[in-house]
Amino acid sequence: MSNLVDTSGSWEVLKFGGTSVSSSENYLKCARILASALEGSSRPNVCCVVSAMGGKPKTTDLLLNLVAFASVRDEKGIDETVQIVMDKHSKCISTLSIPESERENLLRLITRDIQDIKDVLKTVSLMKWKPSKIQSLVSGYGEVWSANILTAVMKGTYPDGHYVFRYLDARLVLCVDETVEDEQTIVWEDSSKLLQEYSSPVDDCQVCIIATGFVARNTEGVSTTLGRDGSDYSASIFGKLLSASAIYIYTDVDGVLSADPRRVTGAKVLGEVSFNEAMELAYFGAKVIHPKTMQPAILSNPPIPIFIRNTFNPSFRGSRIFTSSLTHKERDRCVCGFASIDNMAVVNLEGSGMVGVKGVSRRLFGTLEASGINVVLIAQASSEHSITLAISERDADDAKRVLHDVFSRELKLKHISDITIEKPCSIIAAVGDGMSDTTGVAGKFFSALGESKINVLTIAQGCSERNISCVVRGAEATRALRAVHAAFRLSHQSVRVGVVMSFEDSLGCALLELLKKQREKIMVAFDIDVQVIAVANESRLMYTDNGGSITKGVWDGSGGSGDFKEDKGAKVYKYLKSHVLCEDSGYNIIFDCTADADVSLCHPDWLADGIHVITANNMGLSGDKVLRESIARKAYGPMRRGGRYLREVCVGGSLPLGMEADWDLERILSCSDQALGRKFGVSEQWEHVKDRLDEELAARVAECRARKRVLRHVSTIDVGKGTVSIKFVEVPYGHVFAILPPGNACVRFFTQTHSANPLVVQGQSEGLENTASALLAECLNLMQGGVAGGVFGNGGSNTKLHRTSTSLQLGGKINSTEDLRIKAVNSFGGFMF
Ligand SMILES: Nc1ncnc2c1ncn2[C@@H]1O[C@H](COP(=O)(O)OP(=O)(O)O)[C@@H](O)[C@H]1O
Ligand SMILES: N[C@@H](CC(=O)OP(=O)(O)O)C(=O)O
Repeated sequence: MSNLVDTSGSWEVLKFGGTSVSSSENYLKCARILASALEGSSRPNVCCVVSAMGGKPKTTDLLLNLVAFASVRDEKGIDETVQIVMDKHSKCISTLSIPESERENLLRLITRDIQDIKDVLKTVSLMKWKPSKIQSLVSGYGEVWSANILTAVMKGTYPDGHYVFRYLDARLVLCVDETVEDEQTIVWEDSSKLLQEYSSPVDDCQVCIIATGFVARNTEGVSTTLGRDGSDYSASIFGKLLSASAIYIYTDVDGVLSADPRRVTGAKVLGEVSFNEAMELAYFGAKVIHPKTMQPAILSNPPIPIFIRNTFNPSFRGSRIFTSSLTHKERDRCVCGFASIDNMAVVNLEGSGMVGVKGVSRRLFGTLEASGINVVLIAQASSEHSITLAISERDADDAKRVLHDVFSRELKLKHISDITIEKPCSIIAAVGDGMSDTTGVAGKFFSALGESKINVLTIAQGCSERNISCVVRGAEATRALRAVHAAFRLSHQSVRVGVVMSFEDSLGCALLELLKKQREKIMVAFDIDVQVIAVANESRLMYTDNGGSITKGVWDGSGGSGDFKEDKGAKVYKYLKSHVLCEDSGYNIIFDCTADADVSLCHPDWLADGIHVITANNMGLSGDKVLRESIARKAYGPMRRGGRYLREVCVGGSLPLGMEADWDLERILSCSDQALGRKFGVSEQWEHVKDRLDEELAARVAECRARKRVLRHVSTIDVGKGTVSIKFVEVPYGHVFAILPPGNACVRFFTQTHSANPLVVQGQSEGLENTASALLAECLNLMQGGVAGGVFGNGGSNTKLHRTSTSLQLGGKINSTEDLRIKAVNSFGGFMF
């Protein structure tokens, strides 16, 4: 369709949303932007579309509330709301730098309109009913006042003869056909004719129309609106009518962002977005632009680019929404952003009697349509055993009622086992033109949700493959958005960290220093921001609201600065959880740097809340069996949603290796429990057997020495047989286990290619820095999804060895029974040393 108004000179359209016109200063900012558009090099004519005053509360919401109060005859509600509307506008007008007479005119206009509104409300009160036509009429007044205010500001500020400012009530020109229920079509020809009068050129002057957004007239000449947030749509309708060269939507953010910035910190401005991407993002809840806005711009010949810019940062280029191909080829990522629709409900129809039965879908959708219930998302299992729909939460009760009625027979006969409704839910959508040419997008999307322990209720993918969407529980929506956003590397993944210290603080402080030193590097290399939120020992707790790094000096008060404050009310590590835990964060982690049995008692509780526990404290797995079992029950498992329990530091130290084992660790641990207990006298009897064992051990060490051998503690894992043994082994002088330096550990791998001469990995496994870096390695591995499933995730170090080895042996030096005890305890912890 060709463009409609014959205009001499080019046109640009600017739209200021409610966020841009929320105060007198903001109207001035808009006026400056409008003036600089008029002063642009092509000296364009400008059509400026204005929304109602925003801020809290939004004018449009207040006006709709008035109708709602009237329909329940709430006089007090009406009076209070009228007062708020009046105060909001008069406060703004009284501080505008415009002539007094203009100020009076504006106040007179608003007072008169409010009187008209009150008259209309009387009818609503009498009828106790709020017809949609009356809601449209009343809710549109905000735009009328706002456009009048901006016209007054422009006329007052730029009075010279270069410009002609024309206020335009869009209800006089924008004509929509509403004869089909719930459908509006723009009547282009009529609107075009009506607009001529306002767009007509004036010699030597640029024309600036200041028009009301949101409002229009129907074919009967009655006031209507283009729907909530419809001013964007008004702007692009004007753009098409005027054959504008560009449409600029001014709002309070820097452009279209990769996600709602209020929910995903780190959301990025998208420089280029295609019309289709913008439509999908908007449809799935990206409030920055109304989904219909793109339509008139696409239909124009040539298509009109839409720019999203920030009223409060006008020099920033913002986002350009335009035709597709150019944009996504230049972008290196297939997904451009994520959006969500909240307050949804999921309706699920399930039953074996539905399989192959014709007409179920027709009756289902027909019934919902007849009840005016809009279906936003549909998923059907290919077995036809179940159909799942997403609808608005406010329609959920009606849907349940009408569906029970229409399928009452099938329910009685158990052909449909149940019609269930889950609410509140949110739809999470990934959008991007490049998705159709890229494999693995869905895999990455759903793994990210899985990693963040988000239960996906249903899935849908449009045939355009520009969108993958799924439904999650409402409470998990923000966490879901953050998880997928980070997974596609549109922002970094944040991890909230708490650190529990022992009283001497040594390992804890080494970890804090390391986290501070490495934070920037980790961010660059892995897109992970490790934010320390809280640090505690048994008598002190320090925390920060923002997350950052803390030095040893800040922690122990010896010097340095930072955002950390002391939580005076809660001084012990037990309260750490309340600071660390954040439902919306995908990763909440507590590092236990103590060797304290009391701290290990907190592990099950932390795990149950989904906090990942990375522990250098092996008391949890080596001490009381009840505690160990409780940890196993609460930690993440195939059927459990708890946090991961990462304790490799207790067993592998900082050796650069990790293992993935298929064995049932729980079973191994519970078998070895008694055997090892008997053998090494661990647990309660330790003190009783210590002296005897000391003597026995000293004798054995001496015997070995006489035979020119040394005694070593060796754990052997036979991968082929699936067995584990932990015993003393005599090795000759010169054996790799014999010459192990203090604080080192050694692993020998026997594989097919290393059967005679095993592959040997040896190195420092103790020391504060090493242990701290092993703790951090566990964290990074967890964040990158490298943790093996199972009751006790086994991640940590850098290299992963799958089942390449047929057996491996780990040797450790024994100097005293204390060493023995530690090694034995470690054997319990992870069956390695
Ligand atoms: N993907 C997104 N990109 C940019 N903003 C978004 C996105 N999703 C949601 N928003 C929100 O949209 C808001 C702007 O829309 P809105 O409040 O309707 O503005 P206006 O009043 O200017 O029309 C922003 O403040 C932002 O919080
Ligand atoms: N004022 C109307 C129309 C609109 O588009 O407003 P905004 O530009 O502030 O989203 C509304 O609140 O629905």
